[in-house]
Amino acid sequence: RGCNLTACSSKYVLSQMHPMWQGPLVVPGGDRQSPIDIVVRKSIFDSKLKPLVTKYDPHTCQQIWNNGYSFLVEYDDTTDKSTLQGGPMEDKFRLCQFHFHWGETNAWGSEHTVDKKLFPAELHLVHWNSDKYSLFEEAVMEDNGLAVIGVFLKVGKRHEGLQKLVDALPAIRHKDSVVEFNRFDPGCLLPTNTDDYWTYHGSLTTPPLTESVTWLIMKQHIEVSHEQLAVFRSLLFTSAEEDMQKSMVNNFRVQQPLRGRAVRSSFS
Ligand SMILES: CCCCCCc1ccc(S(N)(=O)=O)cc1
Ligand SMILES: [Zn+2]
Repeated sequence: RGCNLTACSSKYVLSQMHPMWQGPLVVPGGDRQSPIDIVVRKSIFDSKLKPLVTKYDPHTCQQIWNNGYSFLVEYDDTTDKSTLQGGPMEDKFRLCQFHFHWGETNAWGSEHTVDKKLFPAELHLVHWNSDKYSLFEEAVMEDNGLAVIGVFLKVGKRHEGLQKLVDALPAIRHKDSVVEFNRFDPGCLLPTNTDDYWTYHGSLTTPPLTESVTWLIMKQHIEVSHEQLAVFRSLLFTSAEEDMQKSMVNNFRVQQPLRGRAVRSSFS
């Protein structure tokens, strides 16, 4: 159980950054698509934005698997054991999974950008509104259904907490491979400062691209080593049966129009 990152296969279109998600450039009626560029000087400080409160129970960690688009760590979301509240949200949200997006080089890979600055990778911690809905699959269709924390990764010192994850990746090299994974605290992947963030109303960045996400983009990044990122790139988009092995890189979507949306900041 737990939710997963599914998506219809989309043509792999080469472009200057080979982003994975060409997909429909504009979703019919889509005026709150993600990701976006965060223009810092246009973001609006909102003093009513509260600090984020995350309570993650490492024992609710279930499995890590390669779904052919990213690798994701899934959590048991049948109870309110690992939750997110505070921030702009009125309700309590349950963690169901986290995953990453990254590039083939350290020059790009993130989905969101800050004043057009690209990061080599971006972590997404996916939560759904358990006060209002009873299943992730239900919440994913509602405009206040999901809350995703985005954390930028920069290349620098090795991230000790991430290493347990990195060590499990060779076992899930191919699409649809799964390995049991327990006792992982996703809190160790958050930056030390989670009080400073930008927030806006957006969408999933992979199909079904539903406009159900309150995005919470951390201002502070985390550091991982070049070697740790290289292991991400050793994953494959393809399953063991396929003869053409394609390395899992550039699994990010192109940036989407802001369409007049406000991006608020919790800090001035
Ligand atoms: C009913 C099945 C829907 C599965 C959609 C799973 C999904 C979760 C998070 C993200 S992301 N990259 O916006 O965090 C994309 C897709
Ligand atoms: Zn994502």
